[in-house]
Amino acid sequence: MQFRLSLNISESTNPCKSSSLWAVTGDLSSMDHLEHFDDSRHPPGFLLANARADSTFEQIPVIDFANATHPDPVVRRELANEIRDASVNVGFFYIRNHRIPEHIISSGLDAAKQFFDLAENLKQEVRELRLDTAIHLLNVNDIQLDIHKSMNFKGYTSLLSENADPENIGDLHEAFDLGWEPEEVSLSPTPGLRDDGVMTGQNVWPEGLPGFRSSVLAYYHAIIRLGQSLFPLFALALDLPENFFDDKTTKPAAIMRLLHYPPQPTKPIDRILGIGAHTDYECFTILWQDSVSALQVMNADGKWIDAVPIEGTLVLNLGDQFARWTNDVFKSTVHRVINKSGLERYSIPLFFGTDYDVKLEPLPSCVSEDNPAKYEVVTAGDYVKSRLEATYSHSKT
Ligand SMILES: O=C(O)CCC(=O)C(=O)O
Ligand SMILES: [Fe+2]
Repeated sequence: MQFRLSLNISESTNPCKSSSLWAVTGDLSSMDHLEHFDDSRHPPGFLLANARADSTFEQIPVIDFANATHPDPVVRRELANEIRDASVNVGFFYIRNHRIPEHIISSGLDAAKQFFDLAENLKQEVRELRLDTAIHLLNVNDIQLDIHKSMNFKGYTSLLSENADPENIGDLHEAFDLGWEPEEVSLSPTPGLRDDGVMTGQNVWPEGLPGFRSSVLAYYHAIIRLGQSLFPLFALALDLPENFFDDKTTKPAAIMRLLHYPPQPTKPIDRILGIGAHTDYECFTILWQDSVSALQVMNADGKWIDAVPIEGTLVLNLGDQFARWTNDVFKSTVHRVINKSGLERYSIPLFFGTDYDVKLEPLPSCVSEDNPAKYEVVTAGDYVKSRLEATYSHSKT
């Protein structure tokens, strides 16, 4: 559908400050054709004034994204306001009407289940060990896909070989991690590896699983497209021009994980959870979770709030890159997984950051004399790499 829509600039409420809105031309399915107009809604310091001090949320909001690419900028801004509220107060929200086709999700999930069945021999070895001592015996991990053998954290992580919370012993999940590569399997591996600085490296793929790579990449790219469409909304939510992140997200710096959580043993073992309490490292995470409720989010009172699965939704949470951009105005909320259901649980998070060479610098609207910059400036790549190294260091042989 072709259209052109212009915005009446006189709706600006603050002539002193130049922020931006956009007029849209072209195809509704894409945000590529946004044109720049001047507009401003909020006075300087607005974001700081709204910084979360003590967020004791009891529920995670559900936000409807049906209007995510609506031609009317006022409608997009309304959605951005909801995103701002959730980002400042909770750090988590559900995405309704995400438009990822069901068959892409289900074939991605089927591929994950097939893969984790393949790794059954390895898991058996880990399971036969006492879980609390298994951590010392992780050299059973001797397979080509082992994430520890990858230069850049791609491949398989067995039970207990990751440890998100340094206070814990290891995490009771297994995972398969991949990063960006073209969706067309015929174009992969890329002719000449994409330069991702310290994070440069190739995916590793299991053999003997026909269709695995294409199903996983189809889901990966569907979520990448969704993630790219969210950056303009986050920019609006931050009172920035809608295209603020465009030149910072030119080559999706996005790691995706297929995750499998076996049930927590009936006799709980101290310091072994599905995934220990942690924050994510990138700008935001888009998570698909199955119907097994196990994800919990911590509010400011230290109370764990269940992120119960809601059919047809994805969960989005902010990560530490956004916390750094916003000097903690958008907080990256602590979360964990405990699978007490007695059932197997599967989930697929995709961690979406800026390009790895982009510096994580606090936005001027989030820094003041009373609220100076809290974090040293680092590039996204150095930051993500150092966090991943810490996560896997305890099981490196
Ligand atoms: O599996 C989940 O629900 C959450 C996973 C998670 O928090 C992570 O991988 O960072
Ligand atoms: Fe997480």
